[in-house]
Amino acid sequence: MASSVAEKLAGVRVADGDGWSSVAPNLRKNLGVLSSEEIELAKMLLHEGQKHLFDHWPEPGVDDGRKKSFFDQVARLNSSYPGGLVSYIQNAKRLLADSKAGKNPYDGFTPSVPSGEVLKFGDDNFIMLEEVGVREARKAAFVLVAGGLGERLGYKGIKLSLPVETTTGRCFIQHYIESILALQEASSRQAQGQCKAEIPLVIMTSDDTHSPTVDLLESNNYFGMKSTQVTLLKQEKVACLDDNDARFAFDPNDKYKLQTKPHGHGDVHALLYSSGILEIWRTAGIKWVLFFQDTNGLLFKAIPASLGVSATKGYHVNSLAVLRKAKEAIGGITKLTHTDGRTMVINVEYNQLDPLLRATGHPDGDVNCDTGFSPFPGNINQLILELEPYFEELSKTRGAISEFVNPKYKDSTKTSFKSSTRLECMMQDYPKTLSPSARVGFTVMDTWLAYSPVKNNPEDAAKVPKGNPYHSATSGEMAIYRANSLILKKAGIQMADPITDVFNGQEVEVWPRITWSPKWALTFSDVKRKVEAGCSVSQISTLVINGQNVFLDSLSLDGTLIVNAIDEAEVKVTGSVQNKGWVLEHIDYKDTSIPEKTRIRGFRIQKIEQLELKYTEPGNFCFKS
Ligand SMILES: O=c1ccn([C@@H]2O[C@H](COP(=O)(O)OP(=O)(O)O[C@H]3O[C@H](CO)[C@H](O)[C@H](O)[C@H]3O)[C@@H](O)[C@H]2O)c(=O)[nH]1
Repeated sequence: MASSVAEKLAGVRVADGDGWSSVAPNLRKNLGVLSSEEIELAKMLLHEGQKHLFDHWPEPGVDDGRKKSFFDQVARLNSSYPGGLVSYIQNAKRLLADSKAGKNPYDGFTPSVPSGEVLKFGDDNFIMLEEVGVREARKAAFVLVAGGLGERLGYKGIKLSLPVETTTGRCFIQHYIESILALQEASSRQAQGQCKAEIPLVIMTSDDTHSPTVDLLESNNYFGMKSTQVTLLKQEKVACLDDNDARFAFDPNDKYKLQTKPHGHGDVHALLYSSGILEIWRTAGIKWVLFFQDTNGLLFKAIPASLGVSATKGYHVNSLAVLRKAKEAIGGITKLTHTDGRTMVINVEYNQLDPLLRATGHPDGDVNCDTGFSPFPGNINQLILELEPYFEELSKTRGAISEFVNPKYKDSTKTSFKSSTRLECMMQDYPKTLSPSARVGFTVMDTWLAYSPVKNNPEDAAKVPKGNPYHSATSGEMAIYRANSLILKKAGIQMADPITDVFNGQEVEVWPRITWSPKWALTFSDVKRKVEAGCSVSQISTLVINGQNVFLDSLSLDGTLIVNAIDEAEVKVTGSVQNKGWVLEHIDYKDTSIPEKTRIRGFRIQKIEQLELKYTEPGNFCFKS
């Protein structure tokens, strides 16, 4: 029931005992309709210079519901930021002032190339590290950051739903979950006698990705993972800022709503901390937390060895890196030495590396050295943190990560912005607050083995300078075939050389289309155990292995072979398989009669002829053609 004017005025008198609201007369008139919590928030906003938010407020009785929902949003923004909106506004004022003054965040620091662990796929050290990594995996938890819209790719759905490759059509989240389950199995096998591990998976979503992520998981039965193993944490956006005084911007369509934008993947630390999940993991004996991104289909080929590095080196922080091409859109891992003697090894983001180098005596900036690569290893944002020191650090910082602001100014006076801005943060900046005694390292892997993301739309990918990676759906898929072919080649299979072809304006190497489910082989030792001497695969071939105990022995493949076997079926495949196989048909990304998931690759697979083997009963089998 609406309260009377007299009651409202009485409310104002009670709520404004010390006259704090006199600077915002329209808010003052409305105090009677606000709850005590809303009044506290209003006080905080005025104190932090946000009185303009109430200038347009009408008399009590008009839009009261919308006024309340304004405070609902303010309360949400306040609780989701470490230290609340007061901290957000104060941080924003400081960073905006620094930006206006042209202050370089790396002032006083000199960059140099750090040294880290450089691994060579398949050598004895690599094999040993993979073994250690698999053993450690039962004490690991995985955290997938998947709140990004993927604006550069421009794909309409969520990136996790895109196929890693179109031979099997397995999507990214399916591949990730199957890889984690395979690690869980393999690690538990190694630790016989101890109870079976369940490796937890956290997925960070945002308003942009949350519901489609839930739908994808639920409609596919969590791709075989227990639903209780998966936790979704949704990141909130942050308030946009209209000017150098950090005054909040209104949503262009609603004067009772603040405009908000994503705060970046750095939110993952605060969310893990505030959700209490780190505490649960500690109690459960988890030792490692592995962070990864939405579209790197190669990543799990690098996980066992890099986890092995963390365990053997005792790294608190281990960042996975690859050789970086100058100007490639991945940050450079850099040693920064301050004039006061402080040093840190940290990611310098791709847009900051060039200016930092130029400002510190490298007039050519971000360029390749004699090797044809940037001397700075490229950060692929796969971080492995040791849980205990991570938890201790977050207990101090509550997961707050060093932030930055990137306003687009109207002119050189830097007094107004072309459009509103906001603070942002990146998950790889976590080590910035660590003490010098923290054990921070990195591991460099072969790019073909570890990194091939899907980030760029076909048009932009085709414009990438020659020799630099495309990071497109085309290159992402081709990288899977190349890696699998190279691994089998190294294991002794006689593998045909690739041909080059052009899809959607991108020249790529086309290797035989080889894929296997993660449970077939997680490590190079697994592959070597399952591949006997005398096998060969021709260039036009496709090979799909779905099954844990499938062995290739003197197999000669020239066409398409698919092997499906339950875990309890041990299958040896031998002899000569020849058929017309599956071929790649060129298509154009502009052809909207073809589904977007397919046309962004520039090819589709024509399934002409194949041999498909199915083993659904336990036992030992030998197929010889
Ligand atoms: O608010 C956000 C923004 C992004 N993401 C997620 O964070 C990941 C990375 O996002 P982008 O792919 O947009 O990241 P960038 O390409 O800009 O760069 C990041 O990934 C690169 C490697 O792929 C380099 O490591 C680089 O240094 C690092 O900042 C994705 O899984 C994305 O879904 C979120 O969860 N929330």
